[in-house]
Amino acid sequence: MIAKTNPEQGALSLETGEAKDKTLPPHGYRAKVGDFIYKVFGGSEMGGIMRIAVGSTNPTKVKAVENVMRRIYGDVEVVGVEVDSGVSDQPIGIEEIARGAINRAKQALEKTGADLGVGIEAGIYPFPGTLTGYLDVQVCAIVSPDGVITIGHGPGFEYPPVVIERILKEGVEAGIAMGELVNDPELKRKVGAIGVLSKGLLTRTELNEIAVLMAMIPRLNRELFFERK
Ligand SMILES: O=P(O)(O)OP(=O)(O)OP(=O)(O)OC[C@H]1O[C@@H](n2cnc3c(O)ncnc32)[C@H](O)[C@@H]1O
Ligand SMILES: [Mg+2]
Repeated sequence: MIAKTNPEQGALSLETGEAKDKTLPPHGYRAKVGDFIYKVFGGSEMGGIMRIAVGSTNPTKVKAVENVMRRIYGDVEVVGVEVDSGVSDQPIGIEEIARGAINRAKQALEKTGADLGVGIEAGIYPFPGTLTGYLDVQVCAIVSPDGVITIGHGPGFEYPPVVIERILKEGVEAGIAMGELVNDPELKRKVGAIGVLSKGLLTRTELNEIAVLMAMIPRLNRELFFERK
């Protein structure tokens, strides 16, 4: 789970919430990390705050992007835009999920001319040894105007067998099937299926936050990924 930080305290924190490094001057550190990324991935060339577009209006995705990006870049402007994922409502298989995430990220960027486009797509994919044969995963793709795409995904978890059966036999979306199970059609836009299944220990926003942070890894380590000699 991504530790929550006070945005005022800034940015890319190496803290876990428990082991908070109080020796770092928060603002100085944010400035340092922020400047570094700013130069590399360019917030706005003109100065200004980083503008980030998310290819979804699902609040669990938009909020997750905002929470992570604020910790990395400081002030950010995050907007959710409706896009066509180009994949089915219930993606099955890692390839389809990844395609959806990339499509969403590219369209979000194209539609808005933002500094970064972010796509999050979730779905199930076959996983050996599981009770149902599948894990659910949130995949995040981030695209910058230079065309670079970075990808990461969140933790995997199992849906109850009845949900997997409905997906496979009836083509029902997992989020919808879970919503029906607990009588909340809006479930997937709130704590989500994972909120229910984890007994409130993890929300879908937090799940998405992890995926977003993982997709930022190459961008946080430019010298290791993009400047190899
Ligand atoms: O409006 P969009 O952006 O489409 O949001 P969505 O909730 O429909 O989300 P996706 O299309 O990315 O993915 C749908 C799949 O997400 C998975 N999913 C739904 N609710 C979830 C939850 O609470 N936690 C994790 N995964 C979930 C499940 O596999 C769904 O079929
Ligand atoms: Mg969807």
